[in-house]
Amino acid sequence: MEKGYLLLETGDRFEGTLLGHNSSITGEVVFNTSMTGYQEILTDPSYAGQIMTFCYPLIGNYGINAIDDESNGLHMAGVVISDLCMTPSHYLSVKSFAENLERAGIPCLAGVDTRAVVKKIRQAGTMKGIITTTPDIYETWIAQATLAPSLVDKVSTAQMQHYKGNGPHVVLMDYGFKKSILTALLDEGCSVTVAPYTTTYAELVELKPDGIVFSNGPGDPTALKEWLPEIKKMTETFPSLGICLGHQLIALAYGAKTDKLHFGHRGGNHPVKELETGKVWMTSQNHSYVVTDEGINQETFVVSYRNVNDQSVEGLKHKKLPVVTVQFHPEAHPGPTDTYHIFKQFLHTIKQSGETSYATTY
Ligand SMILES: NC(=O)CC[C@H](N)C(=O)O
Repeated sequence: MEKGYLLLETGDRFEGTLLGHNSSITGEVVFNTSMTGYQEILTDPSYAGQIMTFCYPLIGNYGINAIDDESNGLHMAGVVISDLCMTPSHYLSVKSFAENLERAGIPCLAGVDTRAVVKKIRQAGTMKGIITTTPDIYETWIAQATLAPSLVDKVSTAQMQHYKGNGPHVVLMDYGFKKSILTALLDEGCSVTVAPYTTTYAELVELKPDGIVFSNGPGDPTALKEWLPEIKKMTETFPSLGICLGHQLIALAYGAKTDKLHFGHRGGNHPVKELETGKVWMTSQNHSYVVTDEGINQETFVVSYRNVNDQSVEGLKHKKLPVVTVQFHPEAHPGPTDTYHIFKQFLHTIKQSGETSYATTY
């Protein structure tokens, strides 16, 4: 273990102990306020390219288990934490947080005053940062540092994957899906085909889906603009559910705009109001970008959910087609499962749409 530093674009420097990897890495510095669920956060592909600052001060105390990974790897650029527990205690734990990062070659800066990092990001907004052992590289780093607008290509499946069930056939368009979305669909009895994000409308039709789920994923949704016409045709033909990046892509496909939030929503207790019922749901969130009100075509979509804290758009419902989208994560993991019924409603919509040809091909 050696001394390491988090340097921010603003010139701020935070010192800690570096574990896992000792060459310098650059990423977009974000923070998550969840008190538990660090394993699910580490393995959520939407964090690809980001440096995650955990707000909750004690990380690693219940170890890493064999069931809670949200994907096959760790995709974030680096991790910043306060108090790292090296001696986890839980009957399901198979390795420690530190071992997990070391195996994945992801740097972890521990012993950092994460409250100070979070305050800085809240004031100045999400920004680039570097985890390094040599803080004097700041000037050269800042002159060269760039971030990829999207890493969907790195986290989407290369091949179709098929999962058999007895219910409707749902295609999960994979922009970096969380395993819990797939699990929710399988638990509802669906046959699921996980499809690469490059799947065209024509290829999708060949799969004879009963419905489509557009997944979460990393980066700026506008980086995928070449796929928007395909996405629009898909949603015009099949019942569709968009989750997080999937929500943003569907909105963009219908001419809406996205903007970047000052410091994003990441955590397990984001209140969201369902406008039709007035109910407030507690949601799990992880996003930087947001669909703006101005670009939404009021004749086509209604805003179905709004964030209670900042009033931002949290969901859309097409006025004529069975297309619903949510900015938050109904699959939870980590965070509350309070909005899981969105999957059940989607299945209900599919069944009602009359397009069903269950247990057809897969
Ligand atoms: N979890 C997600 O799908 C994130 C969507 C998008 N990358 C954002 O940051 O807004």
